Amino acid sequence: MILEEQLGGQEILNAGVYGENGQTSEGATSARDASSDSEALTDRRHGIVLEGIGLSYRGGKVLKQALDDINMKLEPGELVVVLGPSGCGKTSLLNIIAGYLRPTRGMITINGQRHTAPDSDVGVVFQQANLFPWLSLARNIEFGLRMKGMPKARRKERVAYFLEMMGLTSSAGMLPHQLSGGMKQRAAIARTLATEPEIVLLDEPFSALDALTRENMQAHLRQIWSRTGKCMFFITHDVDEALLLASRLVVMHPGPGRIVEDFANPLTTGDTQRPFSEIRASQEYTVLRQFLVSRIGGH
Ligand SMILES: Nc1ncnc2c1ncn2[C@@H]1O[C@H](COP(=O)(O)OP(=O)(O)OP(=O)(O)O)[C@@H](O)[C@H]1O
Repeated sequence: MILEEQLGGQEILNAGVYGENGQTSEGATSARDASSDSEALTDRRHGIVLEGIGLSYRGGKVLKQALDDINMKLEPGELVVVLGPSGCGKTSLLNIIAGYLRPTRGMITINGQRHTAPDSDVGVVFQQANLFPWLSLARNIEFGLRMKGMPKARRKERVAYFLEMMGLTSSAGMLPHQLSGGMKQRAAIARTLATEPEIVLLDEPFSALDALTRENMQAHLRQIWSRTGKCMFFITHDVDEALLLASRLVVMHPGPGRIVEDFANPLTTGDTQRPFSEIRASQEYTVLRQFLVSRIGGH
């Protein structure tokens, strides 16, 4: 039975599917037809467009193909969650979007400009917060703004704004070692958002946190996302985290890394602030969870 039927005919998969061999995969029904998908994808004027991205790593004389023909468009206001088994190329793809790695094939554009190296259009949040240990929390958030040459008064204003957004105002003067894991990660997200990137890449940002802090951080991230309207590209191994947060779900398979599912998350469509408890209690959650688990495992 295809996923659409499992969910009672609801129109669920409408973000455009760029699956294996360009086909929609079993269970994926795109609301757009193939031609409008490809037109949207080749409109490079807005958003982040990845076209034909391939990557091979060289190990001595051997080339290992890590990514093959990745095509996707990332738009403002999307929270794209990428799932897939270990080694399917999630981090490689993130590193390419960050500009840390040059793809072997294909290209990325951001609002029509070729993107080939790290720049302020792209912010990255890692698993570990990597704050400067000698700087206070506020100074850590301010750091990137100083580097950009922003005048002091504006820096102060912006830091205060993001401290408030993250619920960190009362901890502004503390050093990283005085903060909990969740506070450090909130500071890292604030530091990234403060520089106003077009896209924020998050590589398993909550995987080092305990379960309760992790759930708090998920709720926090969702609020920040809807408040800032940023495009976020979020990697996780956690299917539940993906289902609660994503506006769009992407599944990758290895050998070589490629996208096999790419669809709007029906659990959050129309209500991005739907309570987690309500999402978890819905029948669609169970069905979609099973579907994702089978798609991640079935390669
Ligand atoms: N620097 C490198 N040199 C050679 N091969 C690499 C390198 N980095 C990654 N690879 C290979 O590329 C493939 C994709 O790796 P990548 O880390 O992007 O996958 P991933 O999906 O992020 O994995 P995980 O979920 O375990 O973090 C893997 O087969 C990996 O072994």
